[in-house]
Amino acid sequence: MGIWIDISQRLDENVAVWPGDTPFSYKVNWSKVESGSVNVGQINMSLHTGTHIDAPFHFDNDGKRVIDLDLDLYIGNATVIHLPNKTSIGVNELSNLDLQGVTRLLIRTDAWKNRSVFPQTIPHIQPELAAYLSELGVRLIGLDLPSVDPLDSKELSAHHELAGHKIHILEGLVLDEIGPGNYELAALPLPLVEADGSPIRAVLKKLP
Ligand SMILES: N[C@@H](CC(=O)c1ccccc1NC=O)C(=O)O
Ligand SMILES: [Zn+2]
Ligand SMILES: [Zn+2]
Repeated sequence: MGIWIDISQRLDENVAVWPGDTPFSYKVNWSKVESGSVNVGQINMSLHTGTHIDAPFHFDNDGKRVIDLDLDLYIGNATVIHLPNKTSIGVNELSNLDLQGVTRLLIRTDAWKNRSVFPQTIPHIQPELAAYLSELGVRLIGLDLPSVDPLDSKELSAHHELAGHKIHILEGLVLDEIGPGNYELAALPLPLVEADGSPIRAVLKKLP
């Protein structure tokens, strides 16, 4: 029997945030002394911090919110592939891999080395990859990066093309120790009704 491997970033004040975005904070807002019985904490964070999902509303005002997302996307078999040293990821980079029937595809790029600092540049997903992945049956793509688009992109072409092909997005995974292969994935968003994204606790278990 396999064990669950945590592929989530830890959430504390060292977690990197998008430049200019809300820093992560946790505090005991009502202490045991004050309340007489319990510590009651409070967190303040951007929903695009650490390991998280994007809801389509993040980049489309008419897009689905977190509560509308199908939970099936985030639990089930996933395939991990390793694509280090790429400037971008497109059909060419995947053409020698057999991905037929893969529903959830996790890409380990190793490009975000120091996770307490936001990266300067990242390999991005070429928008054309969306159509190719959807033909294969992919419904969820996950990366060890803070975005699927170039960090300075305002158009967010990869986000839009993926959404247009019904492929959902998981960002900020920690795949440093994960070899290529087939796994069971659980990475559920919180039941945030209006939100554009959600932190997740993502875990993998190797399939035999
Ligand atoms: N699209 C990014 C997030 C993003 O663009 C962003 C996140 C927080 C604060 C500002 C952002 N973009 C600003 O141009 C993502 O994929 O999560
Ligand atoms: Zn995001
Ligand atoms: Zn995103």
